[in-house]
Amino acid sequence: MIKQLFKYGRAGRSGAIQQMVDEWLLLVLPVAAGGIVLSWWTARGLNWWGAVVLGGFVLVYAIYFLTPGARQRIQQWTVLAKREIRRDYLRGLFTPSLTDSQELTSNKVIQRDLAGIGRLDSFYGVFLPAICASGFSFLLLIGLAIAWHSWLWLLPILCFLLMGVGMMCLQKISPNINRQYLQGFLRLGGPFLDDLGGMNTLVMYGAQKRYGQSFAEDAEFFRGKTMALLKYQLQSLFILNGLVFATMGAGAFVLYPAVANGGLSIVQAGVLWLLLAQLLVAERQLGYFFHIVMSTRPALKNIFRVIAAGGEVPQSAYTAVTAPVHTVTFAQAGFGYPDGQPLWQDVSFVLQPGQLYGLVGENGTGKSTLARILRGELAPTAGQVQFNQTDIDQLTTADFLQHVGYLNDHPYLFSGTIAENISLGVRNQTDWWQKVRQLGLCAFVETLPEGLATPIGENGRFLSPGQRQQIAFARLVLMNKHIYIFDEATANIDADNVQVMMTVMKRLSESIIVLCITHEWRSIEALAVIHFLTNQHITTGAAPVLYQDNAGFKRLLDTQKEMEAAG
Ligand SMILES: Nc1ncnc2c1ncn2[C@@H]1O[C@H](COP(=O)(O)OP(=O)(O)OP(=O)(O)O)[C@@H](O)[C@H]1O
Repeated sequence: MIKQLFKYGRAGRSGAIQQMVDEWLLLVLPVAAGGIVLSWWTARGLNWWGAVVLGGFVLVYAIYFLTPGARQRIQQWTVLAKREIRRDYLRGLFTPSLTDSQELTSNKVIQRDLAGIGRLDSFYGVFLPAICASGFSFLLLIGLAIAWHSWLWLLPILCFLLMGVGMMCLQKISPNINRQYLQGFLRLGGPFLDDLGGMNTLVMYGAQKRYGQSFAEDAEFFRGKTMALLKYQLQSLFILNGLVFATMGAGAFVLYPAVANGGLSIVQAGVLWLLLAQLLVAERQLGYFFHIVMSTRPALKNIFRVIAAGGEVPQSAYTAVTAPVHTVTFAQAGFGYPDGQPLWQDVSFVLQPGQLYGLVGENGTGKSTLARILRGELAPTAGQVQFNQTDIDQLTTADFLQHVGYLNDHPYLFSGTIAENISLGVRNQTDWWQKVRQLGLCAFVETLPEGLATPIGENGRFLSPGQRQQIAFARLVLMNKHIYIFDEATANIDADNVQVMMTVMKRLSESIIVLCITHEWRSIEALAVIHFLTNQHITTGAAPVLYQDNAGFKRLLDTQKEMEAAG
């Protein structure tokens, strides 16, 4: 997993590694260079080698502090890597082989995974630099120990092991304390939220006192467990610091005889001891952040499974219709849910590029059900439905995903920026934003101070419903499907946004199949051909003709007009 994380953000990686090395050098150089020079001078007097070492030391400091952006290079790598992981992950979610896997792609899992990507800062920003620092310090210590005194190389190994064992013992205790804390939280939080809605009922039956009592017991349990967790966290810090000091004491204890019997000078012992302190501090930092990295492990495991699936699967291996879909045919098709009346029957029509089609009908007449058939979620119970000349029962989930784009009135947006959300399904395309703008979508983005880089919050909560809808709309259009179904996609948004979206639908319908499901007057106006679903059957015509000839259509439209006029 570390290897996979390391692969990301290649453009910023070498700079970040450079910064890690620089930071380590900044820590050890004063000690190592000072020590080497001092011991040299005490042994052989002032010479130019010492001056070279000191000069090098000054040079590293100068390079580090004078190079512009040198101190942000790890941060830049983190940002790049997180962005790429997120992009590959979200693309992987649209992979045909994953679409049947509820376990990998449910909303909850996606949320956890995205939060996991968000927490990768500690991996790139703290964990890797700490690994780097402790690794280099370890090697330097061993090298100096071997050079100065034969058996002293054992010192860093022993100290490192001592610290490691101590931290492992602490790690062993923590899952139990965390579990108890979570238990307390669930015991209190879940029922509290459930009961809050039913508080009136509780009061009505006089049960609030009993409820209050059990609530107080659960609250006390939770308080106890929270305090135990806090105590543990404070104690672990204390114990970790104690371990560092104790191990340094043990180090001094080992170094003393070497100095006493003349095998090591005081300066050399001092250098070894200070370097040992730096090694232990880096190791302590590793231990402290280890649990954060471990807590993102389940999310990372899922993220890389999704990414791997996204990269490997050739689309053609899963699809029965490889050519673009240019005709959708309903031939005497019918559908009824099990144990129910047929919703509609003997439905025949053809959808082709060139016209903006509408599917209009009263609530509950079965419009969304028809869309579910076109998305492969349901099969017709009578007659035939075909994509080109292929019956849809021959098609696979991958076919439907590849050919059909669907948008309803509650699309899901991910926390992140507008750009990340819109470009979700874009592959190898750099001009996606121009395409969106050419269609006349998302003009509002250009009025935002941060533009495409504006964060939108979970499910786009920082945006208006119309803006959310335009982003979801643009995201779908960029996926280049052959059939688009907009199912009440313009419901609940203001008139300006409706107009923008209807204009785009019209433009799209010139070259691909577009079906707009609606019962709103403001959308119906823009439709060229309407399939009106009423009394289990379809009547087809242009809006003015249907309005004149079909009493049901006239009634529906008049009611809608009145409602829309009343706001
Ligand atoms: N899974 C299901 N099992 C049984 N009946 C269902 C199921 N899903 C929907 N229905 C019923 O089928 C009928 C048609 O539902 P559908 O959602 O297709 O209608 P609609 O025309 O899209 O309605 P609306 O305009 O309100 O969205 C409704 O009476 C609905 O209750």
